[in-house]
Amino acid sequence: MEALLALEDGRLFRGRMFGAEKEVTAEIVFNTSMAGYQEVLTDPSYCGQMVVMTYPLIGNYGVNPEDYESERPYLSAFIIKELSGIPSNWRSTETLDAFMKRHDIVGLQGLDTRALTRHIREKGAQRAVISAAVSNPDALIEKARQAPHMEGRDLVREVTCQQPYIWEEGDWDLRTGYSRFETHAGQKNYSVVAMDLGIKYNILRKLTQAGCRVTVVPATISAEDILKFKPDGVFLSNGPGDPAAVTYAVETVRTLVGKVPIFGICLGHQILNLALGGSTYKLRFGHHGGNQPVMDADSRKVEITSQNHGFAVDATTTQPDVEIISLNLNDQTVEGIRHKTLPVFSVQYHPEAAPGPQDSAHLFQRFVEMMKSAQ
Ligand SMILES: NC(=O)CC[C@H](N)C(=O)O
Repeated sequence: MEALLALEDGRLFRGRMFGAEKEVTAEIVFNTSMAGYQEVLTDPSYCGQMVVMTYPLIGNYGVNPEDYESERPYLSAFIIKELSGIPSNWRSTETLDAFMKRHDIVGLQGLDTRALTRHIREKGAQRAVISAAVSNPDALIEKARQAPHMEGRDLVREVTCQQPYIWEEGDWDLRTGYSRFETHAGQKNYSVVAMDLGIKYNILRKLTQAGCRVTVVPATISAEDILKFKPDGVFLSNGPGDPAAVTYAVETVRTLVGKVPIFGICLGHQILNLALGGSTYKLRFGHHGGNQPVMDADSRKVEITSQNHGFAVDATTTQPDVEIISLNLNDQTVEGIRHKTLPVFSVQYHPEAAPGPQDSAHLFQRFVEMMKSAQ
């Protein structure tokens, strides 16, 4: 079906719908990952957004039951140059089109995604509408302008789990598939409570692989209830929306600081920073892709990282007891913080990859070492 993409600044793109065919409104962002579209689709951090993939051919290896990063896609729409007509992979069980229809996610293809990306880079992420009402572009532009801004939106409540659960799946192996949590004689396992702000499964797999026994809990849980699990450490996950709007999680983390070792990723990093008295702000178009260079302030070593965020930690407001431990080499934004005296640290990027480079996978080990020293 022919469809229009209308941006709030008045720019229009014509394409064809696939997946679910209905009208949607959301913030539009672009992702530069060259592979891993299934992981992008199922990353809950994209709730409230439509994603443009810069890689031109998408869907060519289908969708499989193993590469989910959450139980379903939470994003509003997926925009691509060309949908592959001949998906082929030994693990594939359905086409991207069928997957998106099944989950009621709108797809748009056949538009100039390069021009669209350049436009977003220049003008910034903005609100947009996809609709089959192609004869009424002005009304669609107006609709985009009426949509809610990402600033101030708490989307964590839409993606967090309802009940605590235990996670026991580890890394994937070509011959044996996913491993399970195991205890080995002589090896200490650490008990970790993971606050689910929209958690990606691969974070849980990496924690399991590092020897942690993980209990995932809803984002609305109180600090007292977290401490009842007697955790060796608390993990703060990635997630959608504006960190400053998730005030209840900020409060919880503020109470936990100093009582238990803490590690945060992405939204978890931003929330930790807010709990430590800093602030966050919205970037122009954010970082979404697998090629972001991050330099560690101590070693001056650079890692290429996977990222997906629109907000960032404001370096000018970090408190005296908080140290910035890494910076993005493209735009000098904050990539990591730690408390100067307490066992608490976080990163803006994604050491779990899925998709993307795995240069920073060692950070899960750093969290384990932190828990070990705190015993
Ligand atoms: N992946 C994430 O955790 C994203 C964090 C936050 N929603 C942002 O856009 O910055």
